[in-house]
Formats: sequence, structure tokens, C-alpha cells
Amino acid sequence: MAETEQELLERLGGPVAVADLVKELYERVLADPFLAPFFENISMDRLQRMQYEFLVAALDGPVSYSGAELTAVHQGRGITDQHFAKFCGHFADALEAKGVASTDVNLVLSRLSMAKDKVVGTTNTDG
Ligand code: HEM
Repeated sequence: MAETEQELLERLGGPVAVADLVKELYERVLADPFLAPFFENISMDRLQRMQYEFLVAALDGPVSYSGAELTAVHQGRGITDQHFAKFCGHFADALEAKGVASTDVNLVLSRLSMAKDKVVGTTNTDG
């Protein structure tokens, strides 16, 4: 299992490719009117650096995540299931645009889905 993850990160092109991917992801997110408002007045430099660390660490790579706890970062922002799904859709598109195989796209997305409960608010959705 750990070996499979290591191979996955390698297949993606290693940490350097992840940095590139993160850049591509947020270009897509910021170009999406449904998601862009969340990122107004946010330091995108820091966010992309932290997202890079988070992802490499989540893929069992040689980087430790030094950012804030994900629940604390996202709670109270009104992020819904739909926002999360759209964000993941952009992630999948960014991976595909880099030529990542669809089986690997799915593996990465299943890793990301583990963070869903921390990102999507439970107290301030529509109801
Ligand atoms: C699997 C999905 C996601 C992951 C892994 C993730 C991860 C992260 C990370 C690592 C940070 C940086 C924390 C830090 O600066 O210490 C961050 C910040 C942020 N995220 Fe997410 N995120 C996800 C989805 C989303 C979604 C769907 C939204 C909104 C639609 C969102 C909005 C934000 C915002 C606004 C910040 C900046 C907070 C600030 O600097 O004050 N995130 N996220």
C-alpha cells in the first residue's frame, strides 16, 4: 500500500510536478465564478505552498505539512458539498491536462475526499 502510493507520486512526476499541478488547479479555481469569491483577499502564494505540502504529504511523499489544521482553515466559510465537488472537478481536470491516467486521477481524488469532512461546513450550510 505504501509502495503503491509512492509509485503514484512518482507516476505523477514527483513533488515538482505536484507544485505545477497546484498552480494549474488554482488557475482553474480562480477562473470559476462559483469558487473565486472564496479566495478574494487570500494570500495565494501561501495557499499554494501549503496545498503543495499537504498534497505531497497526503501522497506519502518526502514533505511534511506545516500549515494550519484543515478544519480550522475552512470552517465558517460556507463551503458546501457543491463547492467541494466543483473544486475536486477542477483538480481532476488539472490532472488530466497534465496527461495523468484516469485510474491515477481517481486515486488522487480518493485521497482528497478524505479531507472532505474538514473542508465542508457542518454548521452553516443552507439550513
Ligand atoms: C480536498 C480539498 C481541499 C484541500 C486539501 C484544501 C487544503 C487547504 C490548505 C492546505 C490550505 C492552506 C492552509 C494554511 O494556510 O495553513 C487551504 C486554505 C484555504 N482553502 Fe482549502 N482545501 C480544499 C478545498 C477547499 C475548497 C473547496 C474551498 C472553497 C471553495 C477552500 C478554500 C480555502 C481558503 C479560502 C483557504 C485560505 C484560508 C486563509 O488563508 O485564511 N478549500 N486549503
